[in-house]
Amino acid sequence: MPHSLHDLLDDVLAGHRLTEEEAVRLFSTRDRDVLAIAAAADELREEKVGDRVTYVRNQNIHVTNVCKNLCGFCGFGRRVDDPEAFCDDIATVQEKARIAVSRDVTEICLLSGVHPDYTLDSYVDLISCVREVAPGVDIHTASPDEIAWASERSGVSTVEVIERFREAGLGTLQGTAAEILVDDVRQVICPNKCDTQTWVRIIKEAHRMGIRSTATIMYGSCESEADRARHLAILRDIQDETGGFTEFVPLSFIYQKTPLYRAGRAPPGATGREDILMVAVARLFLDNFDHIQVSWGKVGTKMAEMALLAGADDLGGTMFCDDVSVDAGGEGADYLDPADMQRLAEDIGRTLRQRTTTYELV
Ligand SMILES: C[S@@+](CC[C@H](N)C(=O)[O-])C[C@H]1O[C@@H](n2cnc3c(N)ncnc32)[C@H](O)[C@@H]1O
Ligand SMILES: Nc1c(NC[C@H](O)[C@H](O)[C@H](O)CO)[nH]c(=O)[nH]c1=O
Ligand SMILES: N[C@@H](Cc1ccc(O)cc1)C(=O)O
Ligand code: SF4
Repeated sequence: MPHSLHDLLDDVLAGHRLTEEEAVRLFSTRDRDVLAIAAAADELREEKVGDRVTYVRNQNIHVTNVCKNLCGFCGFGRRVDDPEAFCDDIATVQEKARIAVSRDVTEICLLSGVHPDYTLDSYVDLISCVREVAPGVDIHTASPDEIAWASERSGVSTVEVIERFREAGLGTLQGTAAEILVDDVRQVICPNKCDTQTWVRIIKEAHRMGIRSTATIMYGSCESEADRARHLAILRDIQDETGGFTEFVPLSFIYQKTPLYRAGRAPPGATGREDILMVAVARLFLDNFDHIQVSWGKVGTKMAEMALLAGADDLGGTMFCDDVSVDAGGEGADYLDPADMQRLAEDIGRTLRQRTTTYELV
């Protein structure tokens, strides 16, 4: 190695842009150097965004769990004839949205399976019906994979799909369905989803149209450290070009009730070391992102607090309901009261602030 780890971290703090190879080296750390990486990331976080810990007051609405993709890491998606399958009608979705409004949310996250019967119009109707009862709330929905599906089903371009979604009331796009942006891995964990190139193209189209999105990674299943580094490099390149990502959201694989784990094709999720390194390396590598989120629903609140000391500055949302985590075997993933978030932040000398989806303080 040309550098000691400490020299490398000093270089990053002085503005050196990490290479993919260097990211692999950081992800592979196994001893107390993990803590040095976390400390460097925490320093960078402090320089970049100060001592605020943010969260968004949001609510998930799951419209349907029927899904054509049935990804191996997912415990939520169901076949249409599964006894546990559900598909809400418009009135039910509006009722859920009214409840969200009564909870003073600034964001509604429409988060569902990719129903094989959905067309462009189905998505437009869903977004419009929420818009009707929740004006002023950011409708955060649709991954690039869902845009690709609407486009395929209705024979219009993906740009046109995004435009129709915007007219219907879409605020921001979900940077989900990213999983691991390496096609060999996608072939194993989500073979029915759009490929890497399509995901990248659609995200860039949205950003160029002025629609911002999150950026996610779903890690801890079958990918290698090199795959994680590749994924980060793809996101950093997109951000250089568009500046459209609001934040990076690592999603730690909840494994218990998933087909991949049950078939012995994935380990029981990421370790604590890997959870901390994902946040820390992301903070150090993604020099063009302001915000790194830790998802309390995926890693638990105690681990989330430690991630806030390792480069993260955002706790994600209140959510109120998270069937994706619960159905995969996650515990305590539904709702986190801001008072509990406050306790986490205060415990490490930081200040909790509510934000909107695009990080304006409320
Ligand atoms: C459940 S899907 C819903 C939206 C849409 N169907 C999609 O795939 O983007 C949203 C994201 O949840 C994440 N996810 C699904 N199952 C998970 C699990 N068991 N553990 C962690 N994250 C998971 C994946 O990253 C996925 O892209
Ligand atoms: N909806 C879920 C999220 N969303 C991420 C944040 O809550 C928020 O929507 C985003 O930061 C944009 O403001 N994260 C999860 O881990 N699980 C969800 O179900
Ligand atoms: N859908 C993801 C979480 C998520 C949703 C929207 C986002 O923008 C980012 C992350 C999950 O349940 O695991
Ligand atoms: S992750 Fe999304 S696309 Fe994949 S099975 Fe689950 S709901 Fe469907």
